[in-house]
Amino acid sequence: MFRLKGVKARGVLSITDLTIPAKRITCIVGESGSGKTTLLRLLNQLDSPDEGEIWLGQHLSSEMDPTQWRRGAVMVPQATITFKGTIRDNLQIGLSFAGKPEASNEQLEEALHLASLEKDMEQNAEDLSGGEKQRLALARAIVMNPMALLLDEPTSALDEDTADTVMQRLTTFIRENGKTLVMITHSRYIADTYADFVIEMKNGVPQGNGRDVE
Ligand SMILES: Nc1ncnc2c1ncn2[C@@H]1O[C@H](COP(=O)(O)OP(=O)(O)OP(=O)(O)O)[C@@H](O)[C@H]1O
Repeated sequence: MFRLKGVKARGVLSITDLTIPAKRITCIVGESGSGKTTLLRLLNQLDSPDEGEIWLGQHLSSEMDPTQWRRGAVMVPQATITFKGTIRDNLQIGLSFAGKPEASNEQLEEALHLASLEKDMEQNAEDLSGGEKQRLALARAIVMNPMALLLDEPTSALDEDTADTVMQRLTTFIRENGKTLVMITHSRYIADTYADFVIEMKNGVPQGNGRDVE
């Protein structure tokens, strides 16, 4: 899905050759400041590498329009954004920004279910709690229906049980629909339970170029 070769970025990241597999669940782990978010931002073309090349499938990042790239790989940052309006407005706005047609009620309900946010869609989104807003941002990304989801600590604001429900539903959806998930997590439990491939970052370097989980 993604390949990074000879990549250096921001004086922190140094990646010789890393392949992030398609249609699998990849967890990026490692201590604070080890370069996890920097790596995820490169995968979303939010940053460009100072050196080296990044591919999304057959496409080279330096040769592909970032907007087009981001239709294939949608990122949910750690500090999520909530827009003015209802939950429904917040779910549709990503599609609207991308110039795509609105999603059906059924699609919105499925996205809310996957994110474990069973709320009235007409409710004002700004009244949601921090953890609910985090799940709303995840549901908005699901509604976009990209090939790959890039999630920066998607369960950081959730209690353990809710985090587990979200991960169970999300990973089932990813596997059943042949999608790719790349997510940063500080939870060893989540990485051990859900990942097919783990990238452990240390001082900006992916240890052993990632490893398959048995
Ligand atoms: N825009 C930037 N310019 C320069 N240095 C940056 C920039 N953004 C991040 N860094 C530095 O790069 C290093 C890696 O940051 P990054 O956010 O990728 O770490 P992380 O592993 O995601 O950390 P955390 O788990 O705390 O979120 C840090 O030392 C950080 O200070």
